[in-house]
Amino acid sequence: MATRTGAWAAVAAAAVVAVLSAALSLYGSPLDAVLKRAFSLHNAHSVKGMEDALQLVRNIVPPLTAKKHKGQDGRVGVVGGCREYTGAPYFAAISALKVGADLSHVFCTQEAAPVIKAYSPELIVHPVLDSPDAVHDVGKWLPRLHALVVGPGLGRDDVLLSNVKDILEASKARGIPIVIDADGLWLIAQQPALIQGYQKAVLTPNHVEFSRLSEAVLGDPLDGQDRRGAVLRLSQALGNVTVVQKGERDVISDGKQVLECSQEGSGRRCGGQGDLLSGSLGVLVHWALQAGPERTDGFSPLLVAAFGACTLTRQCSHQAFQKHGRSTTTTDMIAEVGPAFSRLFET
Ligand SMILES: NC(=O)C1=CN([C@@H]2O[C@H](COP(=O)(O)OP(=O)(O)OC[C@H]3O[C@@H](n4cnc5c(N)ncnc54)[C@H](OP(=O)(O)O)[C@@H]3O)[C@@H](O)[C@H]2O)[C@@H](O)CC1
Ligand SMILES: Nc1ncnc2c1ncn2[C@@H]1O[C@H](COP(=O)(O)OP(=O)(O)OP(=O)(O)O)[C@@H](O)[C@H]1O
Ligand SMILES: [Mg+2]
Repeated sequence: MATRTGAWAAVAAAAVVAVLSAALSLYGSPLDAVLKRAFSLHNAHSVKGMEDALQLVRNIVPPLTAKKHKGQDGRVGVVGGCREYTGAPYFAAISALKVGADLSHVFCTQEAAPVIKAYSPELIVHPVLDSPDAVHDVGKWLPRLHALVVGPGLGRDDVLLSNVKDILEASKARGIPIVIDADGLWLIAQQPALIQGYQKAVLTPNHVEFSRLSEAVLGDPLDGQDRRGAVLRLSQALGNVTVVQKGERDVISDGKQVLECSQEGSGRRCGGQGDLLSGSLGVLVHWALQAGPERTDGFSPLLVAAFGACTLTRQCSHQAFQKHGRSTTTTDMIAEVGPAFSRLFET
């Protein structure tokens, strides 16, 4: 990105001043440290780069106007939810809504559905994933969905994974953007060909999921010293599928560029934070693709969407921790999605 900043020259001075005052008032720490934490590029740490990246995210956010109808700002589907895991698909689906999607669907097993419905009246819950007609039952909704998030709380049952494989194929055939997380990544590690070369896919592995994928696709034991290189290589090997490796810093690559997000989060590592990230990313991916490369200054829209979701998740964690400290849970983070989004992207 450092070589592509020409288009931003005109806004840079004012933007840097704005970020300076916002950063100081938000965090109260030295500007340079704040900005370096929040954004860095492969081989480049730049104040301007941070502002450019946040501005690119702001550029993809659709305006709230009276001219739109319900659904236009995003209809997202989450594929996951089984007997053991009902929280994860709920976290992902409600996060998509809180970021700004208009409708959020969950496609889960029969047993999980009433539980997920009971968490929230705002989600549309389909108890279809373990039905004999699962692929047809999900498939009939695909024409109405703008993005799919596959994996949170899916589990590893062979029948479910086989249905999800067919749902992935049907979604790819329709060109639907797909975020793959959690047990969806387990499936991809078994069958990388399922996602090979599909450039509307984003994978969001945690440390363990990344190692598993890396070993399956590259046959490499993970090089913990060179995370950027490892993420770049995995993305390239998968045919430029975007990869977001979550961790102390989040490393994001589309096989061409590498972004790093180290927005200040918190020391709490409670479960579900990755689900918040993947659900948020579902709606941001739709917005980014709809906005197109002109709005993202020629950069991959999925890279910009991923940077947005990582920054937002970590800011939610930071804000929730300021209020709740050690007792912070993902529910507290979800309550911060609105305020965190405003601070980051609606300044
Ligand atoms: N409330 C809910 O419903 C939630 C449900 N969820 C759902 O659970 C399902 C399984 O997902 P998962 O992430 O637990 O995966 P899995 O491969 O079993 O790994 C588990 C083991 O890996 C390790 N480990 C993990 N991270 C590590 C790290 N950074 N660095 C190092 N080690 C690390 C760690 O090993 P240990 O520390 O025990 O040695 C851990 O025990 C999936 O469907 C997901 O969506 C979650 O979304 C949470 C909220
Ligand atoms: N060591 C860390 N320091 C700061 N933030 C972290 C750290 N590890 C992860 N995160 C942040 O927490 C969020 C979730 O990442 P994590 O690796 O916990 O995902 P996950 O294991 O898939 O979560 P989940 O419990 O939802 O499955 C991301 O925004 C990531 O940036
Ligand atoms: Mg996870």
